[in-house]
Amino acid sequence: MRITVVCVGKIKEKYFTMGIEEYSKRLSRYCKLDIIELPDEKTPDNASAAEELQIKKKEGERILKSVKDGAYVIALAIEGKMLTSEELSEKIEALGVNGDSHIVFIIGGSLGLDAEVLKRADYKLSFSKMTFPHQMMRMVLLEQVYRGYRIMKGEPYHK
Ligand SMILES: C[S@@+](CC[C@H](N)C(=O)[O-])C[C@H]1O[C@@H](n2cnc3c(N)ncnc32)[C@H](O)[C@@H]1O
Repeated sequence: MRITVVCVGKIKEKYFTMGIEEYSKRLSRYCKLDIIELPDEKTPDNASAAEELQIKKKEGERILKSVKDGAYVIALAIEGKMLTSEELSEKIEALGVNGDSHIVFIIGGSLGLDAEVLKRADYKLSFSKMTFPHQMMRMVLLEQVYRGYRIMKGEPYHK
């Protein structure tokens, strides 16, 4: 199975880089993982609502360009559906029934995801009603996908 994580904005903190690298390495045993990091748009401190929409639109266009036709798209969105780790594991397993399946997870930038990206998404996944920074979200997502594979394979993993 191919898993692609499309994300907006760089990882600036070394501790996130280390966590992302560690879970990417662990995940490479189970799937072909690619991380596509797209540039974010500068947001002026006093940006108006219209300017913010424009920024999200530009970032959204970049995101959609990097999503291949036929991929199953899971957008990370606060207002999406919450799953247990076991349920996410089952979802990944079910999507993997076709050997060459491709899941694309999308993480937005600091302003979130454009409506067109949410429209393209096959599923909107929430990690809680709280807002997490995009850098942290990337690491948490990779950990949960890794956990999902461990659950699927019946392999031990600390609770
Ligand atoms: C800093 S957040 C954006 C916050 C923005 N105000 C919003 O409502 O989306 C950056 C990205 O991280 C992801 N994210 C943050 N918290 C999340 C959560 N609780 N569940 C799912 N995704 C989350 C989303 O993809 C979001 O676009």
